[in-house]
Amino acid sequence: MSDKVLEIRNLNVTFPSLERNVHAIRNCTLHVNRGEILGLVGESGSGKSVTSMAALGLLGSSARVKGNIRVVGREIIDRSEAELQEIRGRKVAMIFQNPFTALNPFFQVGRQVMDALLNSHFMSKEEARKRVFQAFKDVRLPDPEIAFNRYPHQMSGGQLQRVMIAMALVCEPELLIADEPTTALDVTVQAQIILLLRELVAKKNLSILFITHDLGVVAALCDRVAVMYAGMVVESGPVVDVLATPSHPYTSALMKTVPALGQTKDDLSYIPGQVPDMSVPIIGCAFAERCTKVSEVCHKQAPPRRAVLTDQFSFCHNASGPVALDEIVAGGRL
Ligand SMILES: Nc1ncnc2c1ncn2[C@@H]1O[C@H](COP(=O)(O)OP(=O)(O)OP(=O)(O)O)[C@@H](O)[C@H]1O
Repeated sequence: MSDKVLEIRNLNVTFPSLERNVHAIRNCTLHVNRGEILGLVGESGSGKSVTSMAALGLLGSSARVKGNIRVVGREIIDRSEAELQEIRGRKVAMIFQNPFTALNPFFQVGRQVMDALLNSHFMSKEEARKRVFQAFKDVRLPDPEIAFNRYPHQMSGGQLQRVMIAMALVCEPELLIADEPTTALDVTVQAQIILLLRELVAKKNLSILFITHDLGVVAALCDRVAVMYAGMVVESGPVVDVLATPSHPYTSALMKTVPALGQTKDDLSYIPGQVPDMSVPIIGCAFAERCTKVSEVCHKQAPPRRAVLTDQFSFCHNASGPVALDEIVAGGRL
């Protein structure tokens, strides 16, 4: 079996409408290896959430989806809703930014986690209850039996996010998709959740696609990173390599937006300019209008994928390194 739990190749997602078609994802390619955390990072509107919704088969019929998405070896695109539900219940789970809105305020949290388990797995209520207690222990919720009977308003934001992680893990998925799960939490609680996720990956051989706009969180948590801009991954590689030697000017610009110790929000630099209008075809490099290293070719030709280091790739005309082998094959040059 492949050691990739998620493999997205040449994904294109368009939202058609009478006025304008929004081409939100353009030839996006990325993968998550078994047992690793991949950080998917980019500014607002770069396509992180649409990519993750596509990976879960949750975009619905209003989106046109083309390309390949394999989750634990199974193709997602063009599957029936029944098949998608089976994959979602057993292979992949998702946690969202705001645990307050994700849980029903009228039911005890333990019952909500138990219902999620019973919806996708055949077992007695007693067995399900035992598994929920174990999941609450795994996410280090103190007094699992007391926590089970609490209502969401009786718990803190950090505790609720632990409940959401327990709900995701109780079905024993192989892939967890986490969409900004720490953004709504204060810094200390954020750090605790990051430590918990690292511990769970090591203990349960779990893989995580971790969506964030914060490279600081990527540095603290992830093994590899994929940097997304205007619907495509413009640079990817091991976190240590990408952050030490970023080869795409967009990655460098994003790194300058991470606050240093003691820096306030007012001192931060933002990337000048705007993300491109996704309803207009892009000619050349999508980042050219905002790039400090732009040259003539950037406005004319889409940059090829270059292998900067062994596992570090960059779509930039100025990146050093050979054009990646798969690009040459796809272009018919081999
Ligand atoms: N249902 C939709 N119909 C039309 N356009 C959409 C739809 N959903 C997303 N988009 C567009 O797709 C693009 C990517 O959006 P997406 O939400 O994936 O970005 P993001 O990187 O997750 O941003 P954020 O960090 O703000 O969540 C945006 O231009 C957005 O406006």
